[in-house]
Amino acid sequence: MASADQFEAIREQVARAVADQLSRADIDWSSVEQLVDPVVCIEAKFRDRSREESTQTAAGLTVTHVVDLTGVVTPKSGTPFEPPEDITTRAVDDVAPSAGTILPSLPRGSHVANSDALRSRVQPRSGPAQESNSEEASDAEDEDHTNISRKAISGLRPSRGDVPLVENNTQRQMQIADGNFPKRRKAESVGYALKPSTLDKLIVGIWEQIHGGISIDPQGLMDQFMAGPLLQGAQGSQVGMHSSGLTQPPGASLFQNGRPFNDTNLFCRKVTQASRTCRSVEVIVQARWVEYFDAYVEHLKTANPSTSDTKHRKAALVEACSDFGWSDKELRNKMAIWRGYKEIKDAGGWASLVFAGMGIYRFCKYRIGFDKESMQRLASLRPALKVAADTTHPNWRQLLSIIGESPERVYHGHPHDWVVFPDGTPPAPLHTMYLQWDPYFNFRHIEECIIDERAWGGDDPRWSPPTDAALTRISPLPICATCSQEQSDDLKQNNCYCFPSLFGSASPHRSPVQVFRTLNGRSNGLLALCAFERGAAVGEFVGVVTRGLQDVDVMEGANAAGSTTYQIWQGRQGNFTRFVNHSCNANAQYQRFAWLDTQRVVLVSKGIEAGAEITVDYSDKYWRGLDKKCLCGEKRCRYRRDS
Ligand SMILES: C[S@@+](CC[C@H](N)C(=O)[O-])C[C@H]1O[C@@H](n2cnc3c(N)ncnc32)[C@H](O)[C@@H]1O
Repeated sequence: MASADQFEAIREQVARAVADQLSRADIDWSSVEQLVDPVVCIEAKFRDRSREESTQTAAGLTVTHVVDLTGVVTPKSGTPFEPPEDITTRAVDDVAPSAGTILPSLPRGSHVANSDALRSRVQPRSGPAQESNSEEASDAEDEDHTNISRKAISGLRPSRGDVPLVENNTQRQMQIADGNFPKRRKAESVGYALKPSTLDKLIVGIWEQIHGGISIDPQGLMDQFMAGPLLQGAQGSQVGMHSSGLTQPPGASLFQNGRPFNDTNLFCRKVTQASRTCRSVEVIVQARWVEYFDAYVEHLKTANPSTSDTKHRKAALVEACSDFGWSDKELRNKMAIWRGYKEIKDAGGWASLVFAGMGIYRFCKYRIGFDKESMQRLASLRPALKVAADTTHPNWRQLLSIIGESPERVYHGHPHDWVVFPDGTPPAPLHTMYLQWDPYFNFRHIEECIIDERAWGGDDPRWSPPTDAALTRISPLPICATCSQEQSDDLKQNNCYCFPSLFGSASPHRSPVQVFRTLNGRSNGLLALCAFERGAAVGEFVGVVTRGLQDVDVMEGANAAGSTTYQIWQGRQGNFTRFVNHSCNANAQYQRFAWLDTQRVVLVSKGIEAGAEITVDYSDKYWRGLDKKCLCGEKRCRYRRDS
């Protein structure tokens, strides 16, 4: 007769297998579209067929598995369903990249994978609750996480209406189709080839956490508990909060100067951040504990080699149970999950654990997609994760002190000062990759265009004076030419959300992209770490706004009125858009967009999957002026120039 533990293990495994199969199966769920909140409930009973007369199920051996189909049956519109393809890359010699960037002139004038929606539960018919509070909380948070992963990166959304496209009218510029986006095509994964397995969802979650608003800062955690009262009332008295937390909201009159509300926001934010940091500490300690457990078993073996391994493990478990104050079953259950944390750490490094977010508990509980291939993909991302974590969250490694790991940062500077390699080779400093063509090469990362004062004095040539119609309007605010809403840098007044990740809303997060080394001779390129919905901005094309440059790659532009032409040069200063390569089947394009009467150029997604290289079509004119072969690898490549 199997023991209760063995029954438990079987229950878990069957539930995992069901969830795994459902996430992989190609099921047409459209026939259940009429259900408002569709779930599929699968029950497995274990019986003894030799005793058919008995309809009794073996005690405790029932697995109930509830799968939420909401996101599967009613996918978000505009989200691509196609899984990314694998792309085989050709090894050819590296091509020297252009000194700057060749870009167009301005005219003068969801993947929703079925597995996303799986919210599985193993429901034992009896027995105590098994999760600690924090892990139960993780379950709840994980449902949030599951929902979040159905969307693209937060803050990214399709633009409203038809934003005018940058057109081509000079030599060496990109091809931009007239009208709106061309028909959606299957996205390609050239970089890390993330597939829609559940572990890949975890990986995308890690990138989202790194590039999102969280702050993993041990100092902030300490400050939170040492600082004492955080809120002072409008009249200097304490309002809404004791040193130990928030009390009932104060009366409406106390909100008059706005402070209590803002202070409460900050307080709540700090506690949320602190709690998130605690969760990271929890998982890294638990992963490290598993290592200690294994080492202790090894020690017992060495000390007493004649005793069986099973007995050594049992002895270690008994000791641990007594120290934790848990039953053998509780500890085994937790250990199974914590072992998952350790496996993720072994593959993706400590950064992958720290930034995995609350959802990691569920991933490790059901281990969906924990196959060798997925783990290898995570392992190949390890250096890239380190670069992103070190450069975006300089203090994150201090958390590792608690487990005796070095708190020293490995990668300093700007995230795009490093070039990562999809095969896991250690990252290289960006400038070193260009020294062979330019021994003095350096590149400064800037967030906004810089106006070349020698060329323009104090004026911004991208600006157009308001039209007569604008001057007679009641509202003093500029109106967006795309959505006809008022634009303002004052977030309370702004109503234009065409590109909210760039203009008019509070989204200071870095775009989840990384400079990577292409494997087929195009030097460096730009990788999407998360999906970008069709129509979402990846970033603004920024560089030095100048004029009169020749024989270097520039974006030529004109203000909306067409009265002034200028060039944007990214040769020495710019942002990640400088590394966008050409493809004859591009997944992004440049669009003109006027913000506060100033012309901007925005790199806009045509539907980019996580793990795909971001590309634009440089245009016929660009290739006509260039003595190079196109290495985009597309079947219908127009500039392969095989002869
Ligand atoms: C804007 S830069 C792009 C970033 C560049 N790959 C780098 O590493 O700096 C443009 C240059 O990249 C290279 N390039 C971009 N797309 C290419 C393609 N499809 N085939 C061959 N070379 C390409 C060419 O050298 C081109 O002049």
